Amino acid sequence: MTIYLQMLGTGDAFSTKYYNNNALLRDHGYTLLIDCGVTAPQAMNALGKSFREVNETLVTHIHGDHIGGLKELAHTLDQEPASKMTLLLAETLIEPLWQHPLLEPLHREGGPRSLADVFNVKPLKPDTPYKLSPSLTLELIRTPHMPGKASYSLLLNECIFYSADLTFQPELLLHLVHNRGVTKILHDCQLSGRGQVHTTLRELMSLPEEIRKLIMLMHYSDEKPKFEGNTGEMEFLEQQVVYGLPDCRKDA
Ligand SMILES: O=c1ccn([C@@H]2O[C@@H]3COP(=O)(O)O[C@H]3[C@H]2O)c(=O)[nH]1
Ligand SMILES: [Zn+2]
Ligand SMILES: [Zn+2]
Repeated sequence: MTIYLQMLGTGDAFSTKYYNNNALLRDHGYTLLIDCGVTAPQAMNALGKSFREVNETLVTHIHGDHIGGLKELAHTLDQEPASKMTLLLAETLIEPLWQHPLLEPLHREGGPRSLADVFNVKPLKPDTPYKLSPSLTLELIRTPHMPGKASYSLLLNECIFYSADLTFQPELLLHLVHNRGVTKILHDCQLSGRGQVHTTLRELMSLPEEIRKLIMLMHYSDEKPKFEGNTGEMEFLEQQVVYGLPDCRKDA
């Protein structure tokens, strides 16, 4: 069964043209929001959507362009009694998320004392598949981004790799394709400059053709138009466009 991906945004943290790199994944009546950055409320609005349509929200790591919209999301749902959003995230992210300054407005006097008071928190273990809906499974893979900061990329339906922001990991990509059956790679991409915390286009271009042709680029800067046609086999993912993704689970 096909699942559907719609990026709310495909921009990096500093983009003024593209919303934050957050996504909606749909399987029939179920909708997963992958990351909820500062621009997520505005991006949902641009699509004529409401957070009420989202069943669960997953957080890959604690940066403003991935979590900065959670306060507004919680606030939207707060209007309706007994409708806490389910938050899926690695156990290691729970406390850092609650302590993040962007969530501080939720720490009201006499108000919630933990993330679990605001969200229905579901801790996920890395390297463990979870079935989220009839045609959607998800596994967290811890990947390097910034030193000392836990960050988790996603393996969807056993064959789609969705990168959280990560530094260049050629061995991981080869392993995923050769040993885990990955057939599509949605990868963050820093178009120019040195990649200190992200993977650069130059690095992705150095991968073998068999890997490059599986890659679609996301989390890019406003310079993107200049790079169109100069990314080899790798296409840019476009925000707001709906993409059908394969379901290659063995039991699908
Ligand atoms: O000059 C700089 C470089 C980076 N940063 C932060 O580092 C983060 C790296 O991951 P990200 O792309 O999700 O978001 C970025 C920003 O939050 C910054 O604030 N100023
Ligand atoms: Zn980011
Ligand atoms: Zn980041």
